[in-house]
Amino acid sequence: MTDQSTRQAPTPTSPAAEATASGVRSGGVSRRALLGTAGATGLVLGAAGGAVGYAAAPAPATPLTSVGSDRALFHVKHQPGITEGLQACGHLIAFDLAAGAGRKEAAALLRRWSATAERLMAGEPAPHDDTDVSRDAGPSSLTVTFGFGNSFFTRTGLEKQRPSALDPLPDFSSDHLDKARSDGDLWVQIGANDALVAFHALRAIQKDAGAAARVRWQMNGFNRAPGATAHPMTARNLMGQIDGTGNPKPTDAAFDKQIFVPSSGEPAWMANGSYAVVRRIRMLLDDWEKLPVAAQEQVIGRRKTDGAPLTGGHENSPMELEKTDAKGDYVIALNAHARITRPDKNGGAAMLRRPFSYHDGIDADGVPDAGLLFVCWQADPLLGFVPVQRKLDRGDALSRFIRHESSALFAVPGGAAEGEYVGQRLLEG
Ligand SMILES: C=CC1=C(C)c2cc3[nH]c(cc4nc(cc5[nH]c(cc1n2)c(C)c5CCC(=O)O)C(CCC(=O)O)=C4C)c(C)c3C=C
Ligand SMILES: [Fe+2]
Repeated sequence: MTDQSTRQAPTPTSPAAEATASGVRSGGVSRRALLGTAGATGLVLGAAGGAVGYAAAPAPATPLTSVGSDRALFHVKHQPGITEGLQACGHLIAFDLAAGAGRKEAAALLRRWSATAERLMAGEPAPHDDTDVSRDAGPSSLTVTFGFGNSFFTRTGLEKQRPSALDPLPDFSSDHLDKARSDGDLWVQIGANDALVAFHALRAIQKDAGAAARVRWQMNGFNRAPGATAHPMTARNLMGQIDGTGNPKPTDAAFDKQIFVPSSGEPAWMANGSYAVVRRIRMLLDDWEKLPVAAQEQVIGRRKTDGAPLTGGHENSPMELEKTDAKGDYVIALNAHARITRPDKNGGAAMLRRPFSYHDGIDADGVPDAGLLFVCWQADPLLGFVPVQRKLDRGDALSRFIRHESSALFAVPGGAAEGEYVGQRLLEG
């Protein structure tokens, strides 16, 4: 199984807690981290009215749980929020620059946002008017990631800096896109393993926008909480499938080339950056759940219980694509989702999928508005998402059970160096 958790064993007393290759620091000792959590101390108060309560976080230096203390670093080569494991809570927000706001206002905004992200990711309060919402918690693996949409470059007069990779995605026949919830000048992805920490960051980012930008759309998502399973495993989505098995691994020789713009790449301000395709994909769960499990497994080509290919073995066993059954039919159907999305069936097209599930309530007709906030990362969308989605459009067994409702593409620059803000090389270059 693939470990999709950002958790690492905490080292609560080490002031110089280790920074890992992925930029996740374990057991960091920010002011908040030293405060401890109620969960860690297990202080149970009297149960007024039968409800069990917990004391506020104690003042002494009680170590946080590892969930609270785990910390992703802000000043890293690639922005945080791309290669880290899935977080339990996520907010995706797109902003449009306000009328009259241009390059100067955008630069000031990215400077404010970067300062806020750096502090919150370290478990510190926001630079201004902190709301106290995450006061008792540590960083909880918070990541804040910033991106630029195609329209940003027109709004700021930076057309010459617009990468061709940001050209609008082609139309797909299966699209049912809501334009109001698509695209955007600026994009912020927030993820954390604690819902209050994630919300706290969302409010701080929104307030920082001030008069410079207004929210165009916002989506909220979730994944399983760290520690919910007996051992780390690949996530499940709301269809119940193990989802993420085929993802490229950071240890793969081609990983960096597939996911990140090289240091010497073009345009220069995108060095070490990546492109994020964001699709809100509704799952038609009433239809899906009517299918017997065997038929659900045919749709994907993998077993539901453990994600193993239908040709046998375990989750990471190779798919035997040529294997047939007694009737001579392929065991993994020709239109099975996991067959047709493979890089070797798409000219090597690869992407890193890092989604959140979403549930936005029940529609008036009783149908759940739930599915996947599909976020995938690649060095070039024309060599990642686009060819695979074109293929899916032509005949994916899963397409009967999903509907793409919104779409966006963002250029996500490399991480900011110490003393720099995200996008500075674009805005001041
Ligand atoms: C265009 C890209 C893709 C979209 C859109 C997409 C939607 C989507 N997928 C699932 C569930 C699963 N997908 C799985 C594998 C898989 N999917 C894509 C691409 C898109 N999926 C790729 C590249 C792969 C990996 C292929 C490989 O290299 O083997 C799987 C199998 C397990 C896994 O490898 O993750 C599942 C399950 C849903 C539910 C969905 C839309 C809602
Ligand atoms: Fe998929």
